[in-house]
Amino acid sequence: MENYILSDRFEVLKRFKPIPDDAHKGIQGHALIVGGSYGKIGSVCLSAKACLKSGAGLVTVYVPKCGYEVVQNVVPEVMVITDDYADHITTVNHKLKLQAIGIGMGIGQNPDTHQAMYHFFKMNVLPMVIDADGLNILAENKEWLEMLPKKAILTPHLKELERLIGNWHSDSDRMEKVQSFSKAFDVIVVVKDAPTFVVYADSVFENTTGNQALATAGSGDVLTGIITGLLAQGYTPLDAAVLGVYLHGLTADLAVPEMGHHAFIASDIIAYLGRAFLSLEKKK
Ligand SMILES: NC(=O)C1=CN([C@@H]2O[C@H](COP(=O)(O)OP(=O)(O)OC[C@H]3O[C@@H](n4cnc5c(N)ncnc54)[C@H](O)[C@@H]3O)[C@@H](O)[C@H]2O)[C@@H](O)CC1
Ligand SMILES: Nc1ncnc2c1ncn2[C@@H]1O[C@H](COP(=O)(O)OP(=O)(O)O)[C@@H](O)[C@H]1O
Ligand SMILES: [Mg+2]
Repeated sequence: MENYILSDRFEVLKRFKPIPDDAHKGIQGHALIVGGSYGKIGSVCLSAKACLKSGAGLVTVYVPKCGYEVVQNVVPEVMVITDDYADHITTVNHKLKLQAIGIGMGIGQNPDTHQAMYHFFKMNVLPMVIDADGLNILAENKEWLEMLPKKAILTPHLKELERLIGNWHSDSDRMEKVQSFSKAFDVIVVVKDAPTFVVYADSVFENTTGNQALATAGSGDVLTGIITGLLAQGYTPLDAAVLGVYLHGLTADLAVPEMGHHAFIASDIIAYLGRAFLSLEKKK
């Protein structure tokens, strides 16, 4: 492999930036989290909270109307914009000045949502993370991949990856296919597995944190929020992906000695984010 890098503490510290003393929310970046549909508003709450807890200054959430009160109640720190429709997203309409967007978790597969995603991909040049049903919609409409901004970050689990690139017959075949896909569309692919790989063209970063406690609903939604929060703060897409994946896994490594594998849930990833960031700031 041309450029294989192990994402360990040393590698991640080269990319990590502490928040400066004179920071204010206006320079910590404004992120938009777009997703949710009836019954899956929780995915957006998890992403939005993780985005804030990763240091973003402002977070706005775009959800169908049914999500309004849920999000306001669960995450009072975020602002909420709603679609005209009650149970799914039909347009992504806003006038915000943003630094990053995370899109797709819980968004569903309604044909109206497909159209909303088409227009979104056509118009947007901001740094973005695309996850879950956002990826499934792209997989159903592969010609839309051409419209993605350079270095958009795609975060598929293995099933979503298969929908995007087809199946593979070995790990090395999978990696070759992911690298070709990354080069063809100039995107960063976070292959979510155990371990997770961040792939950009010839560069492959193998993550060194995380464990089976992360095998729990919403774990990926939280990762999307973390990476979006880092993007909003001005990290390059590749640094945001590498650092985000490392911190996400680190939360589980820090939590397991205290709570074991079974009881750890996606909200605990968010709860342990502070300790994960702190451990990077400590001199070792
Ligand atoms: N609280 C919520 O609102 C939640 C909403 N979610 C949303 O629900 C929607 C459906 O997502 P799902 O991921 O469940 O559905 P998918 O159909 O994309 O994935 C589920 C399938 O993929 C397989 N799979 C997952 N990870 C795999 C891996 N590493 N290796 C091999 N196979 C793997 C599973 O076994 C299962 O068959 C998404 O929009 C997602 O964001 C989920 O994130 C769960 C929590
Ligand atoms: N056994 C495991 N070891 C390490 N990481 C894991 C393990 N199982 C799951 N994960 C991580 O948890 C996350 C699951 O993401 P995803 O399947 O999208 O969850 P969801 O859609 O429910 O939010 C990924 O980051 C994946 O790498
Ligand atoms: Mg997911």
